[in-house]
Amino acid sequence: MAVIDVDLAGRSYAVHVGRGLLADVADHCGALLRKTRVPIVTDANVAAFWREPVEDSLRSAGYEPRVLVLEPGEASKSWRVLERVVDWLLAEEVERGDHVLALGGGVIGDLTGFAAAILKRGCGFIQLPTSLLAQVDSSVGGKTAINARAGKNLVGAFHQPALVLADTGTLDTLPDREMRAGYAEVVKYGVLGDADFFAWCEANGPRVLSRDEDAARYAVERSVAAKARIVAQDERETGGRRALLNLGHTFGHALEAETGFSDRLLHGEAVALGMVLAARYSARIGHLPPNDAERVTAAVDAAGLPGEIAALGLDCSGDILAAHMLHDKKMDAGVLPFILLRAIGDAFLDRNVAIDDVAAFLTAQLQAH
Ligand SMILES: O=C(O)C(=O)C[C@@H](O)[C@H](O)[C@H](O)COP(=O)(O)O
Repeated sequence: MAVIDVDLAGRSYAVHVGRGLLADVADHCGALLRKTRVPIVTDANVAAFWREPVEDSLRSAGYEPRVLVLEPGEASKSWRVLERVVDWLLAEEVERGDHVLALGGGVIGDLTGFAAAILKRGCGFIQLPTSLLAQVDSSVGGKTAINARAGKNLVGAFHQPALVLADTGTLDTLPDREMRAGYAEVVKYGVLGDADFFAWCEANGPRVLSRDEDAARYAVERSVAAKARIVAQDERETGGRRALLNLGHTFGHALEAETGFSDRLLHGEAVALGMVLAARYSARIGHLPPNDAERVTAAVDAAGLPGEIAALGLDCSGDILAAHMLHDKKMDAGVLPFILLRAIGDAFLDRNVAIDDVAAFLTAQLQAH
């Protein structure tokens, strides 16, 4: 097992990465559990495989697990489901000093983390991420949120978990499409700041996607280490550094909004498309050699991820996608900064992008091929 620390002044926490962690959850979390009752939020898909080992571990250590099982899918990141989670935590008499366990992928982690952030003005929570996307990205760094009608993650809080247990054994039961979607966030770390890791992904992507044990663990560890470094430098995305983790997300969130946050386009798939668009747009305005944009597209294609927005069959224009982007949380005094590329491994924040030009670029992309 590897342990990676997220180093925050006075509030550091550990991310454990390894196989079999959930079966020993009581040992790993024990120091944080003050009461016999342990509240766990999960979804029906995850519960089918992972509820039992977690409950068994807790019961055999003398705890009494209490489980709330939600509908799987992005639609659960809503006011309605948030209210349900909060009411349930109140009924379970969760106190500020307690820790709620979030057992699942990005939706469960974001939603449960946000519920924990607002319950009695903040209680503790532990991330037990079971998807590749949650292990390499959303469980680390404390961004918690639900979606609003106006867009993705627009209501939320920075609320750090007390511990993250990334059990790579859970990837065995992850559907292939979810595995590919999570892999988009792995490739993202290479594209934004680590050309060597990008080259590693080009060579080893198929091993990760086929769940080769060493390759998958290495991908998770290296991704978590990259994220932990950036979060430690800029916890609340105020210094320009953490925003780089948002590479592909401004385009991606617009596509998610346009497809109604549905299974038509998973978050990781939207990020893959968004990375391709960010790379192509960077090349269009002369920041990035076109060959590098082609490498990003090729890496996305090779993983079986969507790389062409024309193929989505959207009935909209670039202006409509650009309008979605104006809800982005990075908006600053009416200006939307874009994360663009100078090279693979060298992302930067460009505050001088003309949104009309982005809209024209997107209209052309929607009609391409
Ligand atoms: O942790 C971050 O910072 C990120 O931007 C990572 C993203 O991959 C992640 O999807 C995040 O939740 C998106 O954040 P948002 O601020 O664009 O909602």
